[in-house]
Amino acid sequence: MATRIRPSSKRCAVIGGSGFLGRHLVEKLVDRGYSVSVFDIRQSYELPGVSFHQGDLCDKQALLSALEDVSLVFHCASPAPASDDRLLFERVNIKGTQTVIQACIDAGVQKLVLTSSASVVFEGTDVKNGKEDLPYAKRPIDYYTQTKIEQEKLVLKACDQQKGFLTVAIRPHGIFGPRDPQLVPTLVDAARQGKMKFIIGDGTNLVDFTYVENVVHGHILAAECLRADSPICGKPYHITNDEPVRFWDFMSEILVGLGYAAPRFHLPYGLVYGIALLLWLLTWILRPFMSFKPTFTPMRVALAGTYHYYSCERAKEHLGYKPVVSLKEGIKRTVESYPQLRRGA
Ligand SMILES: NC(=O)C1=CN([C@@H]2O[C@H](COP(=O)(O)OP(=O)(O)OC[C@H]3O[C@@H](n4cnc5c(N)ncnc54)[C@H](OP(=O)(O)O)[C@@H]3O)[C@@H](O)[C@H]2O)C=CC1
Ligand SMILES: CC(C)=CCC[C@@H](C)[C@H]1CC[C@H]2C3=C(CC[C@]12C)[C@@]1(C)CCC(=O)C[C@@H]1CC3
Repeated sequence: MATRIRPSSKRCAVIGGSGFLGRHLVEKLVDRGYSVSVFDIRQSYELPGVSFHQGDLCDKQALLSALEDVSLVFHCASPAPASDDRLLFERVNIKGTQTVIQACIDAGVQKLVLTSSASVVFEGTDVKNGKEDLPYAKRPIDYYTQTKIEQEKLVLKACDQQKGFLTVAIRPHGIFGPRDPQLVPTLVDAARQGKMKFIIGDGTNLVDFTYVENVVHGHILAAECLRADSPICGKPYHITNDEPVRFWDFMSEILVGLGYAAPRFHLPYGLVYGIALLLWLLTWILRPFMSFKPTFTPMRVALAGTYHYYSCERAKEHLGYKPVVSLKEGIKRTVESYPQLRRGA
């Protein structure tokens, strides 16, 4: 009888490996001696030791060719959170994740690490030092979060120690760093349009912003700790910088670092949220006639005006996690990485 060759434990696949987090993860894995298959809908770079497989994760056959001889899979693909395409989120984050799980099982993959989000427990009201045992949001702030909840449930439920298919979910929050297409570019765009003069609320709300290398570190620790007898099987883990910061201080540091003025004038949270909601409704109604994307969506206003920071004690205890880059250093590296976004550039 032919014996099945056990895939090398240093051979892994990163689904979503062309994206912001995915690429940082791939680079670190290569540094650590892994050989990596990237599966993504697009290819954005080339790297020695990395093979690229272009395809849609909803296509199981396409996935299977990228998972050949792979024992460990990271799933960090998702449509951009700023999209309001509900069907796309459902197709990729829910149905696509079911396909990923099935493809992993069919390919004999032993470990699946999902990039979830700490926002799966966030309903637009304060979360202070939230732990992993908080219930999933009953009223998630948007379709993105709604489908991240379903996605996380699917992956954690699929964990089967008897069958040797092990899963874990990492819940990062507010990832930032070089090449991030979202946070800094949106902020600078708003500043260039003169929209960053105001602080929403009293400006004291603490939130987590997590430097991308810390998020990568949490993923790799989780993968390396994931064994049939480990307590981490089928569990979610918050990964943060462990340095909650005032939302508006963080934004101001990035803005000032890039040569823009920090926001100064306060506006009441309820008023801004109400206006954002009205604008959102209006753009929704007028969608067939015009396309207009407001900067201050209700979701962004909720994130800008409430507390949302999370405890990473469980990751420290079970994974031996500790942030490797401080917030101050992360901000410095991020600001330096965007010369093209500096004021006047
Ligand atoms: N950024 C953040 O602050 C946070 C992110 N997360 C999670 O982290 C993960 C990575 O996020 P981030 O790196 O910021 O996102 P990116 O958009 O930069 O990366 C996601 C990648 O997945 C690709 N992708 C999208 N749909 C498919 C598909 N159907 N098949 C294959 N590939 C696909 C994207 O391609 P394309 O760009 O062409 O769509 C992109 O290359 C996501 O799961 C996100 O939910 C969690 C918490 C916070
Ligand atoms: C008020 C304003 C215009 C701020 C600009 C920055 C925002 C674009 C970011 C501030 C908090 C960020 C955030 C996310 C995306 C970018 C921000 C809204 C996520 C929604 C990304 C995906 C997640 O899983 C949760 C994140 C929470 C924080």
